[in-house]
Amino acid sequence: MLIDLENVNKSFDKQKVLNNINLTIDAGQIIGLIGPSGAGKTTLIKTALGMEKADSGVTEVMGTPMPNRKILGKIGYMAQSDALYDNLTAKENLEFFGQLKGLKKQEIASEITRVAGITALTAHLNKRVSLFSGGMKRRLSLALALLGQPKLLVLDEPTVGIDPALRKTIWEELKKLRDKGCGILVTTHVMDEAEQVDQVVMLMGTIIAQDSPAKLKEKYQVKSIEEVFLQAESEVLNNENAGN
Ligand SMILES: Nc1ncnc2c1ncn2[C@@H]1O[C@H](COP(=O)(O)OP(=O)(O)OP(=O)(O)O)[C@@H](O)[C@H]1O
Repeated sequence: MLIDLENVNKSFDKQKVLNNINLTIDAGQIIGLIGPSGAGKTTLIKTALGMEKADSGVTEVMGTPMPNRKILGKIGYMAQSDALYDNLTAKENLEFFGQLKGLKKQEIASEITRVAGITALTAHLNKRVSLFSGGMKRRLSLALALLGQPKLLVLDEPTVGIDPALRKTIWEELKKLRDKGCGILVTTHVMDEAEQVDQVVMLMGTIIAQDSPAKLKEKYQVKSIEEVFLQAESEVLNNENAGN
């Protein structure tokens, strides 16, 4: 098991953000986390990785309770905000990160070629990040997460600000990595992307629905994940209004 969350609860002050979350991520699986803004997606990711401390419950990655620095080094994590060195070039950012990850010099060179290809940054490697557009920064953040071929990828909105054509290439790559045994947890607002995952997890503080896109559509008798989402969301809101 790559990620194991059991009965995880997390509040900020008096606001309960994660309510009894149970979720596992295995090798060879893409899990898509969707939910309205403020649903707790980023908090779930950060809690799973030990960047936020759960109030209660089990948070393990690769069988190890988090936080754990060594395990963090084995994860390809892409945060929602880009953590890049603006004064360095893209290549220098990648080299620095590769060293942090403990990759060998030769390996770093070949990995940079590989991840720059996937994220269409090959022609921009020697450009300073301060000159990058928002979308290019997202792509570089993704390239950093892919460096060293980690067994677990955790990607928080990886395709925001990325053109449709490249978005498609990136999803093809994620599927290839999945087929090679990588486990991927990805958040998205794009329903078309949610159609492509192995399991959709709909979050609204609690997990309100979880299954393959096909099974969810069958269960809700609709044609798209977007409709599943709208129905599941309105059921929750109706229940809340009814005081349940
Ligand atoms: N460090 C924090 N301190 C206080 N409140 C926080 C903190 N981090 C998140 N929250 C609150 O927790 C709730 C969930 O936030 P979170 O970022 O996890 O949502 P999200 O589903 O990722 O949203 P989005 O789709 O907009 O990124 C929000 O109400 C947010 O204001």
